[in-house]
Amino acid sequence: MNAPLSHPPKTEDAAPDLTGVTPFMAQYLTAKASQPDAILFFRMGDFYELFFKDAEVVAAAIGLTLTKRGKHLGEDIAMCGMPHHAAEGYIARLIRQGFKVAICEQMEDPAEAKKRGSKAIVRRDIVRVVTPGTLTEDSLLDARNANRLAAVAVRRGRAAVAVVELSAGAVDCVACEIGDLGSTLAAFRPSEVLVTDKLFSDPELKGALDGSGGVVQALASAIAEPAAAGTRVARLYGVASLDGFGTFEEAEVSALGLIAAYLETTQAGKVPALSPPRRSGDAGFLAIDPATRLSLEIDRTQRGEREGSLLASIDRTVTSGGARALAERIARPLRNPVEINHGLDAVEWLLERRSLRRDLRDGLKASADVARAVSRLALGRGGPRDLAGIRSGLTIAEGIAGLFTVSPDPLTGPPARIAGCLDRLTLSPEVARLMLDLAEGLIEEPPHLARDGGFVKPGFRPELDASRALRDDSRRVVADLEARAVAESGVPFKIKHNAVLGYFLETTAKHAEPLFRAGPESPFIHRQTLAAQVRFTTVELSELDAKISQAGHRALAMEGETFEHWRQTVQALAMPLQAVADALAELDATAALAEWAEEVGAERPVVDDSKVFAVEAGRHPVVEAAVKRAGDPFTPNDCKLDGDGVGCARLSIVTGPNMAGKSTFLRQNALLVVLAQGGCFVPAKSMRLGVVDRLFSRVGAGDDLARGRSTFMMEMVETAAILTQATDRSFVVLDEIGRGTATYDGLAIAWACAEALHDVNRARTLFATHYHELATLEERLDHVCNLSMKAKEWNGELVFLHEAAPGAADRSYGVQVAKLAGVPPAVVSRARSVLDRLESEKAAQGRLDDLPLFAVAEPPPPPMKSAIDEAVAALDPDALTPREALEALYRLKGLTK
Ligand SMILES: Nc1ncnc2c1ncn2[C@@H]1O[C@H](COP(=O)(O)OP(=O)(O)OP(=O)(O)O)[C@@H](O)[C@H]1O
Repeated sequence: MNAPLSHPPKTEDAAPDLTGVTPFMAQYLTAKASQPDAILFFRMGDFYELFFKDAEVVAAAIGLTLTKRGKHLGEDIAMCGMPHHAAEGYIARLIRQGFKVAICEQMEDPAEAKKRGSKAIVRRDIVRVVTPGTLTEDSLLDARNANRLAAVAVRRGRAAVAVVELSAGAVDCVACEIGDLGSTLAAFRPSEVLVTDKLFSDPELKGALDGSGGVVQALASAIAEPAAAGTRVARLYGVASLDGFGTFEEAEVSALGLIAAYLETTQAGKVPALSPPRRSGDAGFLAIDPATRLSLEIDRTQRGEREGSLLASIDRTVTSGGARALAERIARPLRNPVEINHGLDAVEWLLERRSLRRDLRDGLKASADVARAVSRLALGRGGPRDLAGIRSGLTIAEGIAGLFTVSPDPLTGPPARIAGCLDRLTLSPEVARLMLDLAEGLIEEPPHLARDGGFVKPGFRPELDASRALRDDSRRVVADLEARAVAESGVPFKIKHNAVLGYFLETTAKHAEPLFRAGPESPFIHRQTLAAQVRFTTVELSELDAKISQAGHRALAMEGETFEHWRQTVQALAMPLQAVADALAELDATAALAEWAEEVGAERPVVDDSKVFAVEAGRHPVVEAAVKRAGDPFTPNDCKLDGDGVGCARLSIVTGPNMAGKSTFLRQNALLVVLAQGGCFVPAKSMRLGVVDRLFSRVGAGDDLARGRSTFMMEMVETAAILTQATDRSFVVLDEIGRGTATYDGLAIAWACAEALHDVNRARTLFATHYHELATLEERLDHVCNLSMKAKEWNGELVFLHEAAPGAADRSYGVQVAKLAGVPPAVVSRARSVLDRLESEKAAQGRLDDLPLFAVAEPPPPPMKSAIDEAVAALDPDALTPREALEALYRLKGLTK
């Protein structure tokens, strides 16, 4: 079955018809009706059971066995299920396929229910709805990727995107123009996007929502009404009004309101620990739309894998938090040169301090994922192991802060960004107390769950030690009792324990015989007879049993209290703890960038307010690594553009044979923009970059049949987006635009696009094409230059030099490339002769450039004057008598014959 990539608005919200159904079925149907679009996991004892359609869908989606259980309204009830301890794995698979899962738990012990009457059923409630954007469990999350829930709202012609990363408590809010929703949303890579049902079906937003990559959920439009939304958000944060967080646009409040409402339902009222919404105008970031992200393979390849992307090739982080911080930097590069330079200062500072960097990275390696541990504990889903993670993070934070105070040159303090991190690493007294408490009270390697106890260190709580001692001593007494019972009775007893009988003495039926004959004076009291075994107790043993179980319960309750106390402390300190986690993540990301820069010989770019783009000996980080792995050298290339057209061209037409490296050259320069504005060093000898506001990359589009658009249509839609959005501060990379249609149509479109980018948008542009005719634009337009990727023929073989040099390519060498690719010799030789023929015909027709199509930009030639024109021009109406005028009219009439 197909994954539900979007969840349309709920159509029926009606209460279920419960006439004539059993109480159990009524309970199920009511729970299901409250979450109709989620798969309901219904807890029954040690199992989760799924019924009806849910069972059928899930059995098909993840291969569970479908069975039947009873009847409902005369029909068999389809059912499937799984043991509760195995559920997480199944939930993970369903979420990955785009489903939502509602967990309905038993809220009381079956014994409690029995007290209400023999027919009473166990109370059950939905405790959580698991959705792609609201995961917090390590087993369901990818450690190195942030998992985000986004919401989109539009009000009064303005749009906003609100984003929450529940597993780390971060909240972002960006107001933007409606046309920029696509790039704003894609920058966050949300797993799930909330919209109102009105926007869900708005064709104008379809591209932005589809391009986000997340599952789209439609919520009722009323939820996004600003007043209701504001109240909900304030409730989520436990504040009276949002004023304390700053001033928000209406669309922002609506978007935040959608998130607040969704968290209320999916977390079943549990309040997550969230930082106040971080507002950032989209003007602060380099806008990269979804098509550009895909084409440049910034954090995912076109196949959707991290491996092979720009991010994977530069990622040298040692913690999962650091990996997420780096991903964010690359996904949302900045636009303000001052801020960008702050980031570069930090990388440079750590690049120059190799031993400090090594110690820092060594220290960080052992750190657990503090951010996610805090968030899980705040939501009541964490366990003692999360507390240990926080303890290790805090201990490491202290150690790392210490490293910087003994930095090799105390005179030059760290740059602002690093100093900011160090400030955040300074623990407040409350946080320091928590760390101490956990160091003293929590064992070294605690269990995952608090349920079974055993994680509080001996000596931490005397009353806990006393209960444990009683429990353990009594267990020793039980062992002694076994020996005594055997000695006194001569029966080979074994003392055993189970949940129903507690402790008992067990022996075989044969050995039990004399005990039955002993009569009422016997100290051994019969409890149970099985096929081969008989079980007894004694007064002493049952007293001991009660004592042990009481002490055990007390110990467990005390550990539970201790855990709850720690959990609440973590919840109350969530903000400062997240600040420590953020600082560790940023230090890791910065050190990793310095490490990578050293490894690959990357240099610091000069980023300023100009419109210059000047790269000397630039390299493509991913292709270089691939080429080098294959044992070949990578050829660095220069590239110079200037938006103002001063000193060099604004637009370069890049030609060259197939396989010569045009796409690599184009993408490499676009990626250098991403890296530089992400505050990273760049693989180049030098780079000067006047900040870019929008980056566009279009590489001969692939089919998007799923969206019902042909290759060419896709390409034109994307090209239209560039032509309407690119500014004189943008950077555009166009590769083989117009190739998906008939030659002349394609050439005409490519030509017109190049002209528009040059004259109207005035964006810095690299324009790769196989239409060599475009090379003539260099002569026609003021700020165009030709570049070509060099290749030469050597003994009849084609050799690619991968070198970008001034000038246009003379030919395409397509036939030679076909030969290299192994096209059969007969076909190659036939292609060569067809090519010769076509080329000679074209030469005879004259240059394509001479076609009227390409003359439109020229001033039109003065029109030829007709005889009528000349006769009319010769007339002087004022000098004519009426009769002469009539004669002139007859003459003119005669000329039209
Ligand atoms: N600068 C370079 N140095 C070394 N090898 C390179 C370089 N640029 C490209 N290559 C190699 O050449 C291959 C082809 O490059 P690319 O896809 O960029 O060519 P192209 O000109 O765009 O080809 P086509 O026109 O057929 O799409 C790359 O996969 C890479 O292996």
